[in-house]
Amino acid sequence: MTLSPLVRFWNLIKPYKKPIRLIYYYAIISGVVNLSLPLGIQAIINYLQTGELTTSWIVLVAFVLIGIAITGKIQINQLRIVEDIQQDIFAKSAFEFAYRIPKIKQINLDKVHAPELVNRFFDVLTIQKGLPKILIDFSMAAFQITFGLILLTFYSSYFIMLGISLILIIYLIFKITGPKGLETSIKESKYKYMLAHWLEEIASNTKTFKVLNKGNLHLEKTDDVNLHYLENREKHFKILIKQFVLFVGFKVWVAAGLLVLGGVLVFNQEMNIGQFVASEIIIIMIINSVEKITRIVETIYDVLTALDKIGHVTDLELDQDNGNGEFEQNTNGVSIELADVSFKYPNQENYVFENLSVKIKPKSKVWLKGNTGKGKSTLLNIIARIQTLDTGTVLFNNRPSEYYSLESLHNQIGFISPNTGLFEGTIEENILMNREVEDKELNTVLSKLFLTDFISKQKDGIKTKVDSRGRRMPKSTIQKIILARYLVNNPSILLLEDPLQFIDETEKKAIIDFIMDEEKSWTVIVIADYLYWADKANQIIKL
Ligand SMILES: Nc1ncnc2c1ncn2[C@@H]1O[C@H](COP(=O)(O)OP(=O)(O)OP(=O)(O)O)[C@@H](O)[C@H]1O
Repeated sequence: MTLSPLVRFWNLIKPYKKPIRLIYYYAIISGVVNLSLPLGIQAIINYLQTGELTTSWIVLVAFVLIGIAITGKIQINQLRIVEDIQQDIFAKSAFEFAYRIPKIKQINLDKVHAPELVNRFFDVLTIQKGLPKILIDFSMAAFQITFGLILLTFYSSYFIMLGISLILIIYLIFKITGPKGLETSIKESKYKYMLAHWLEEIASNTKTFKVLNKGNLHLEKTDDVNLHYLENREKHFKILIKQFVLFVGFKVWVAAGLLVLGGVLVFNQEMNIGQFVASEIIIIMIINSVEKITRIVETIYDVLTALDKIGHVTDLELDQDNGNGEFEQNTNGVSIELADVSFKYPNQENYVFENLSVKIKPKSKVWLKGNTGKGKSTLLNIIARIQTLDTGTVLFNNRPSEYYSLESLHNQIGFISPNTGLFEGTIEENILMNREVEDKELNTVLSKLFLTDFISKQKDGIKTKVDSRGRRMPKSTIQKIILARYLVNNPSILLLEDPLQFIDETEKKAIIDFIMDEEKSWTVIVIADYLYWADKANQIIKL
């Protein structure tokens, strides 16, 4: 279920009810204190008209100045509170993204380019920037209008009518143009993300576009998305302008109404000059506040749109994990059984496999083969519980996979697909992934994978930094480091797809000997064209 942006905004600020209440209290105080300016000036004029410089006059001036200082102090307090909320939202969002992204259901991740999802994180900054305007400026302006109108009614009951019409018109402008404004803002933002995504596509294929740039495909596609963006931006801008025009027209009307009314009241001697000046100051304050609200409207659209965009990530369903069973390391090995397994990708008509049943004994070393598209990779994903099954069961040691907690199961599975890569960090981080591994264990694995030499030659040894995806590293070394990641904790199951294709023959054979050693307790299922894997396997499964 997708939530409306307004509900999302409510959910965002719900945890900050207390501090926000404080901001409103401050806005109320500020709204009241702000009125000391017109009231003080009214009294000052009245004193000046008497032509005397009295201590009361000095007190009044002081009163007005103190009022200004107090509102300043209140604004500082409000800024502090909103700053704390902003910092909190940023940190929480960072963790929300980091926690959720690896847990998003694979079926949802298949539909998108995961790194592109992260672009939405930048909308946290839009929310951050928008909050002070919405929480402080908007509330201050709203209270200012309310108190100003209340005060005006003391000068004349005619002002009441003007006040009511003012609030009614603001409400109507929002009611009529608001939903359209939000809709166009969301559409505009959709193309903004598309554009960023396309630029990222160019960036991740620089060599292709560098060499094959004659057709200018990169520019044409940019132009195409850009056009859509600009079209929708224009539509959104038109709504903003429409709102602005409505506000300006309404401002002129209110100003004229109030000024004329004020003038008439003075002529009819229902108001003195001091009251007239004071009411005009209040009117100017109200008009300024209305203007402020007009300008904040764009920020409101931006923040609501940002929440909608972030919702695209936070709404994605996460992996289910209802199992409590602990999948323990087992030196006797783990048996794997597929019982009547059927699986179909949601957007495909045909089943990848139907009623597939396979038994694999503990410690088996399996070579998985089959023509392209037969579902070899899919099967590994299903066994690793990365994809969820439609029907049938995967059993480990005769217990359904779901019996085990996902964390304990994954901790015992070494899973390598052609997409497995290195991330920016040290070699050590890439291998250990924060797990406790004894040095002896680590060194054995590094030596079995012919990594010891490479690491010792690096200036910072195992602490040497690796680029994202191991950009500047030999492909064979990348594969070795990835393999080390999944071997150091001696897992019970190894599910491997093309783990060694870049490694040279001698080393490759030695590593295969190590992985496929029948004495090793792990159960291995491997997909690879290199036939030495098949020679070493004790079971072959053909799809
Ligand atoms: N995420 C996905 N969404 C939809 N269909 C998919 C997805 N992944 C794979 N498929 C389709 O499912 C079928 C099985 O794909 P899979 O990659 O498992 O086969 P494979 O035997 O490993 O193929 P290859 O040897 O070419 O890698 C193919 O028809 C493929 O197009």
